[in-house]
Amino acid sequence: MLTVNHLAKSYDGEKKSLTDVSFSVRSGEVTVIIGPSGAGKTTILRSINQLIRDDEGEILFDQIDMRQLNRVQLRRARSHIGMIFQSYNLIEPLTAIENVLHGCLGTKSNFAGIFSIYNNREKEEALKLLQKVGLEEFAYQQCRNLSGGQKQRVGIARALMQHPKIILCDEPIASLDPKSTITVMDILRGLAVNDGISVLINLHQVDIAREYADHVIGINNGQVVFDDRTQALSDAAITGIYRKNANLEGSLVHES
Ligand SMILES: Nc1ncnc2c1ncn2[C@@H]1O[C@H](COP(=O)(O)OP(=O)(O)OP(=O)(O)O)[C@@H](O)[C@H]1O
Repeated sequence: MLTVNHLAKSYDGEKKSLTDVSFSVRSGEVTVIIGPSGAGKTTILRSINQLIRDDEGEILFDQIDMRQLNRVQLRRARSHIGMIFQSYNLIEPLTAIENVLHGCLGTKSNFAGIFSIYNNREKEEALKLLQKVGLEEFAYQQCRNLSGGQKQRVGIARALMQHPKIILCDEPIASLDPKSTITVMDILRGLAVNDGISVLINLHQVDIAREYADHVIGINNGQVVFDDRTQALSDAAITGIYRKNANLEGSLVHES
């Protein structure tokens, strides 16, 4: 459902942040990207929905190359791609349900969007999604009064409001305590297993990747150095992914 081919990116025109990155994400699976700080994980994720424009390569989302789309086509394609951020990216003074409703802005006219005009069906759906993530009783609370874990669950409900085919999660648990981490990861895994949504997650926590991923991509220094099912993520493979200049010393890429 998502295939990245030969993706390359340089922010300054000199140093390459990504060099020839290729991998695929399967439908209804949790795919986790791990790798050292600065390896290029966020750059990959933000390239997929073209929040940053990459220099070379192909990003095939349902067979359509995201890099070739015009502004209108890109907006339409993005409406099927949910995004979850480490810092939640909620509008803190608004209520949980108002934030969730913002998930369907991509499908609205500019007028309806600017004036936040939502119909009853959308409001009912937003409430159902808050129920799905266990937050119905917080629907009318301002997000600034919610805990980090609760905020992230609002972020997930907002992404679901888009009816996404894939959800991209950039370090979704980096700011959370262990209990909230489990809650959020269980929800994300449930979306893949029960709802058939593909979930692509950047993570620093290898133990969580091992527990929740179906497939793992290891990135080091802008290159894919591991690409295999989670069962193949041995201690040696992890050491390889995190070693300095792994890609210069020999790749550990396993194509399954
Ligand atoms: N806006 C930017 N301008 C210039 N260089 C950037 C920019 N964003 C990222 N980089 C560089 O690109 C490389 C990859 O960064 P990226 O944030 O994608 O890595 P990461 O694996 O997500 O790191 P972390 O795990 O610390 O979030 C790094 O060398 C980083 O310094």
